[in-house]
Amino acid sequence: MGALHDGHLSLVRRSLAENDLTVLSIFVNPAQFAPHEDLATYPRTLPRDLELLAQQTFSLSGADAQGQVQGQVRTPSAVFLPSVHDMYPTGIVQDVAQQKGTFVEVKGYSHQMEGQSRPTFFRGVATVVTKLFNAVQPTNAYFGQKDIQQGLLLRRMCRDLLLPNPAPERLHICPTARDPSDGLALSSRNAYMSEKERGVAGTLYKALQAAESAWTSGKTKTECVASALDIISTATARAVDEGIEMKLEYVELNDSETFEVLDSASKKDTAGCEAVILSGALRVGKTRLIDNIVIGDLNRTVP
Ligand SMILES: Nc1ncnc2c1ncn2[C@@H]1O[C@H](COP(=O)(O)OP(=O)(O)OP(=O)(O)O)[C@@H](O)[C@H]1O
Ligand SMILES: CC(C)(CO)[C@@H](O)C(=O)[O-]
Ligand code: BAL
Repeated sequence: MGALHDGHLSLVRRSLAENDLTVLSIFVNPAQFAPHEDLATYPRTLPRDLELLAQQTFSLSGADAQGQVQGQVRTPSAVFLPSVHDMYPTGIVQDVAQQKGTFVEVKGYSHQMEGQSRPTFFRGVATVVTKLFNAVQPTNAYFGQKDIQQGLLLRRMCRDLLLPNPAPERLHICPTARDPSDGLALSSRNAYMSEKERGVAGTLYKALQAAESAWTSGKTKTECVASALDIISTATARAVDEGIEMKLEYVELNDSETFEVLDSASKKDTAGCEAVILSGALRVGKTRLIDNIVIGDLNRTVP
């Protein structure tokens, strides 16, 4: 959706390294914003985005399997900048009840985790990504782990809709790029934060890391969540003293295949799924931060 940061650029670099042609889209998709969300104020920095993209290069260091010339430099081939009318020829309003036209829903997988906080979000995402995939027909597609449910749900969508491209296993979920100072996941919305708010924004990742180490040391789901909540409540009290509003939406452990919440007594040896998703959403001032840690082998998770 633009306002590019190094998380986005890491996806571009991965694509450049693995493909002859790299196409990316920048489109702030109205359908995935609820009427009360930040569509109007979402950061739009197109000239800078295009400059950053022009700087992304990948040098082939040797002949590859196709015998490509050594020293060849790849850069992004195209940036797709559709208008709202291009993407929604029938028109689009944010109130789902008033919408007309064709929409894609991934039923049974869109109401948990992020979908619980944002009930129409994945409908908007699945719809626009279907259109983007139809327009570009990518062999490989690259998404960020920061939006883990989105990536897994889109893999399932590709499979369910028999999309010719990308094949579900060619929808790659790439590591979350973080600020090295405190591990905050890079996000375009981080720009909303004041300096003071940015100072406490690392709390979410710290809390998830505490829950992760509780889980790997054999604690129950409830104990893991409690260890994250401990960190968040201490940080929240400190933030309030500094005049910063901080409010946890959720921290939870979910099955990576069904997205359902794990039972309270589950432990790493009893969870019954190949990978669990430890995720959370925290509001710092007006900014909604999300993050997650996947524990286990996501590649063994069937879409
Ligand atoms: N920190 C990150 N590391 C890796 N990939 C990321 C990161 N942040 C976003 N992405 C990925 O970049 C793609 C485009 O995401 P999007 O434009 O919504 O960026 P964003 O920074 O996540 O924005 P927002 O603040 O609205 O969540 C998605 O696949 C998303 O998962
Ligand atoms: C997948 C996406 C591009 C759809 O607008 C968006 O949700 C995002 O950038 O994560
Ligand atoms: N990366 C998620 C896009 C959104 O929050 O709308």
